[in-house]
Amino acid sequence: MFRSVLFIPCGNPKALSKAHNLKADALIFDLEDAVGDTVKAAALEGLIETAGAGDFVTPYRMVRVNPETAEPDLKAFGDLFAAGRLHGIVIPKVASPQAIEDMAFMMPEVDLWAMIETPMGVVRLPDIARLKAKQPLKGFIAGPNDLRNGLRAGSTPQRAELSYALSQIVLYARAYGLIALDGVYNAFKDEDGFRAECMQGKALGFDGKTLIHPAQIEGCEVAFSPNADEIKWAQAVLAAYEQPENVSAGVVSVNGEMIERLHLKRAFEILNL
Ligand SMILES: CC(C)(COP(=O)(O)OP(=O)(O)OC[C@H]1O[C@@H](n2cnc3c(N)ncnc32)[C@H](O)[C@@H]1OP(=O)(O)O)[C@@H](O)C(=O)NCCC(=O)NCCSC(=O)C[C@H](O)C(=O)O
Ligand SMILES: [Mg+2]
Repeated sequence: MFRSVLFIPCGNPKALSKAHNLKADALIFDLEDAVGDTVKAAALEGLIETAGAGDFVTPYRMVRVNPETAEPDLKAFGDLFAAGRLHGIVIPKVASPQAIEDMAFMMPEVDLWAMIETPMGVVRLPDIARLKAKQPLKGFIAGPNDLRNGLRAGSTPQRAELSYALSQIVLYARAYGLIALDGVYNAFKDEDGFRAECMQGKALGFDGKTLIHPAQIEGCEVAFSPNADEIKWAQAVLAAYEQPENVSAGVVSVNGEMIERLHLKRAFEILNL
């Protein structure tokens, strides 16, 4: 389950000190854009110290690397993957399959997550997604800030400027059996705006959302969990097909709506969640 995925800036000791007790579905320790150039070395040390010891409430933990220094950095903390302390590597600004292949060569058998946050990343999605067959590619993460920069786009509440890119990310994730995570919402004090964006992400098909502040975790998990209406719908669909007269029916009517057997799959997914 990847509903709530919180970035923790490794250059911020206070944020790092909270990492063990934060309860999200996943954490991303960030060595990239949240970390200023002058504190990159300290951030690496902070990551090793934090990720290397202590119990975590959050079960799945990744690191977003700097592609330029990934090789020496991974020499310093790569053994934390084999030790089960870390589980995934987030590769920023993926613009070609090569970026994934290079990382898989360096770190075979570690989950890889591709950030799709450049125009070229969106254009190359078909080739990048196809790697799922041969590389440990686990999912895509949208990067709305870099995407807006790259597109020279504005920032609207409904994210019209990103809708093509976001839908492409979900489309290719679904086609190739990958997880799709929506991008961050910067205005971390704007609860209403955040909730609306979570609902939009869910409606687009994302599995969850990346977050920048612990206060966003709870609302995000609520938004990306099935709501009461969805659970009621799923139960009604199951109940309809359990009726003796519907055992071999293709199409049935549930609360005035046409339901086909294909909806059973979605109903099971909702109830599993
Ligand atoms: C956005 C922030 C800079 C806000 O920080 P701050 O003003 O300190 O917030 P608060 O005072 O409300 O914080 C309260 C305490 O909580 C800790 N805190 C805050 N954020 C986090 C966090 N993400 N993880 C853990 N702990 C956190 C603060 O340290 C406070 O502690 P204390 O003082 O002891 O009470 C800040 O939230 C932040 O830096 N967030 C993460 C930013 C980040 O990681 N950015 C990179 C990922 S987003 C991205 O890259 C986008 C993508 O690539 C794209 O292109 O779109
Ligand atoms: Mg980015």
